[in-house]
Amino acid sequence: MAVKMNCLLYLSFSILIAISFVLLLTHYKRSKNKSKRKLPPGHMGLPWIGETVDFCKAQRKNKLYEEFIKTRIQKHGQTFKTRLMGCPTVVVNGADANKFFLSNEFKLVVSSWPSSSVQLMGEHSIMEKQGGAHRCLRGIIATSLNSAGLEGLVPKICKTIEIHLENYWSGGDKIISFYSLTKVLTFTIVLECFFGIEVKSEMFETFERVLEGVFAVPVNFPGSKFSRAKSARKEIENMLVDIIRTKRKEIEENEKEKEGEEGTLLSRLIAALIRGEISEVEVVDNVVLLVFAAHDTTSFAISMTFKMLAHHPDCYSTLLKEHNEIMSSKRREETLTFEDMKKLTYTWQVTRESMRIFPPIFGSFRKAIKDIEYDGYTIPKGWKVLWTSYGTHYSGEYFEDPLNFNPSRFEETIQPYSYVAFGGGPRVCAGYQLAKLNILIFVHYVVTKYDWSLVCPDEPIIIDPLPFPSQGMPIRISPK
Ligand code: HEM
Repeated sequence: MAVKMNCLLYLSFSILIAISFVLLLTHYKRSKNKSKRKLPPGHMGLPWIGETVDFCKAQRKNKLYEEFIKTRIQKHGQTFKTRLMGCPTVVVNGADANKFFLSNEFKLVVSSWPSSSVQLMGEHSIMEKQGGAHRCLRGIIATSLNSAGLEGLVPKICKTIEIHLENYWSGGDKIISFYSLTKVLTFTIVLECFFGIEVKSEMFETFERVLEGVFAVPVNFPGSKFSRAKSARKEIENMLVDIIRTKRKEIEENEKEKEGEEGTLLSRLIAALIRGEISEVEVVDNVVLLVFAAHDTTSFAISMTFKMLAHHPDCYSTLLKEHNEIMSSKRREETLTFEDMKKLTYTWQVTRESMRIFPPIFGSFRKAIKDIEYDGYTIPKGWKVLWTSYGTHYSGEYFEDPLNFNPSRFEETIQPYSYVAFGGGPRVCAGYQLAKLNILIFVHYVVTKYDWSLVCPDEPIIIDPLPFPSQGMPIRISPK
């Protein structure tokens, strides 16, 4: 009996020693690996807050490149570390970095939005999806923007713009707030033309209230920006659920629409809902997300196109010629077609160049899902990665004389991943074609029907956190 007890004790003791040895070895290996890994250079700043204040200050003045990124690139190189909003972050710059991080979405990194954005856009929106669910939603959006979809969108967008101009631009010579009105227009285009949802009064303001909280501190106390945004989101949710259920009934009674091969993006989403591919809450979240993704970005791109045209009269004359040629090939009252859009190459170069200098989205955050070896450094799992368009758009390595406005530079082939106004990789902008149509058609209407000039040519641009002209870009207009 005593011998048996001794044996058991001996066995337990040996197992304990073995486990301790394995644990020690693992710990040693880990700390050895940790000490071997080389973090990018840079300063983490103050505890928790890091360099957030410098980042936000520079961002607000629209000097993120000059005052935050460029100075650190000069000190540390293209890849540097910092701490932003409590998170250790690596800022990466250059076409190779854009390609590496944007194309490795889902494999090495995943997109990483602040908690307030996720709560307000909805955790079932495309920006939170990965793998098959992400592909499914992108597929539905893509079929709405195939060539048949785009052809059908042109007359709808023309009609909406005509109504908009009649409502807000008519009445002879006057001053209007260009950016603020263009926001209303792009909002109407995405909801009415793309989704097929009629815009009712107050809808714009309610969506705007949601957007105001998208980057706010996610504290839900009464009166805070975030709580106001949350209650606006609830109103939108209720309204959308009603619309979706009514539309669902209609579709279920119409076999063609049930296939999801016809109609607007909303009918395609609901057809997918009926087929059981997505849920009702996914339809709601994606309507909210797409409206958010579409209207601020497009209206800012349009505004900067006009700002740059005002500052470069020679470019304006070339652009005007392109539009007059289209006009002269048409009978009175004949509207634009999808074929006409293909002729507006210079106009699109002007817009691309304006977005190179004033990107509507300056970049976005990713989160490392494993330790990443990049540029001779290790980016530890869990750290954030910030890619920015400034790192290439403002670099002489990719764009000669980068601060000079020169739309013709887009006649040449541009190095992949150096022009990233629409992002790249699996999360490249899903609404690129809609944005392009919206911009080209609106420019056509304005330049062929109005004489216009900027009231404040040097109006500053503020980024908070999306860019906008600080005074709403007032312009003086008179009908031609
Ligand atoms: C000039 C206008 C626009 C610009 C500059 C722009 C820019 C961008 C950029 C840079 C991204 C990538 C973000 C990232 O990598 O994290 C993106 C994604 C996205 N954009 Fe746009 N966008 C514009 C208009 C639109 C429009 C009109 C729509 C929809 C109708 C739209 C829908 C989306 C969606 C759904 C995504 C996320 C795609 C995904 O996660 O797979 N965008 N956009």
